[in-house]
Amino acid sequence: MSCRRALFLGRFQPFHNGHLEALKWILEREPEVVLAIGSAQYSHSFRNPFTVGERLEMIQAVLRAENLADRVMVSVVPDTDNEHSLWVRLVVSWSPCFDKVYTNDPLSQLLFREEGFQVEGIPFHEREVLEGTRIRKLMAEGGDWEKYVHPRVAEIIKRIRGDARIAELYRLSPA
Ligand SMILES: Nc1ncnc2c1ncn2[C@@H]1O[C@H](COP(=O)(O)OP(=O)(O)OP(=O)(O)O)[C@@H](O)[C@H]1O
Ligand SMILES: NC(=O)c1ccc[n+]([C@@H]2O[C@H](COP(=O)(O)O)[C@@H](O)[C@H]2O)c1
Repeated sequence: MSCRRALFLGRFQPFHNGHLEALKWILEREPEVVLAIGSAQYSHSFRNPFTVGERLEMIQAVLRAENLADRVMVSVVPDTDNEHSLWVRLVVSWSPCFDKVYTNDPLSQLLFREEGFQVEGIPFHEREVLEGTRIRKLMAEGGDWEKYVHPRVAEIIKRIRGDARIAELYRLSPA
């Protein structure tokens, strides 16, 4: 039976304006969305600087500010690394019911299709600037990153000194 809900998957390190545009685009097509925060167990690296709790806080703040909270549920899913056959089952059991998946990650697309899910890509919005890696680099270098995230996200990052954390992590290991 269909639950008429779509999964939007990502690491959201941090949740930026490209993710918000993607979410709004999906909500034009689907009645409800499960936003799944992946790689939940990772933090404090340049690629994954924020904890899952910090990412959850950023996303909830944006959902409330944009009046999207009544149509979006958030779930949290750890990576199983190379145990790919377990991962889709983990996403399913740790998330509210969904029957369609939106992601541009080719491996996630493959894994969900193999399990029988309908999978769709998401059109990129201003990808030349709205890319997590680029925004984290701007933070590491003291550049102007704030305009690429929602004001509520910027507030949280500044409160937790996330930009200073990323600068330090980049200095330790820029990969
Ligand atoms: N500017 C954007 N417009 C539309 N979709 C986007 C944009 N940026 C990311 N996405 C999509 O959102 C999902 C989650 O992305 P993810 O958390 O990996 O962010 P990212 O910007 O690609 O970050 P990173 O550079 O850290 O990998 C992916 O399917 C990704 O393709
Ligand atoms: N076996 C696994 O752990 C596995 C496989 C494919 C994707 N994933 C996760 O799915 C998410 C995909 O989101 P991104 O678009 O941010 O890459 C990431 O968190 C990625 O680690 C995990």
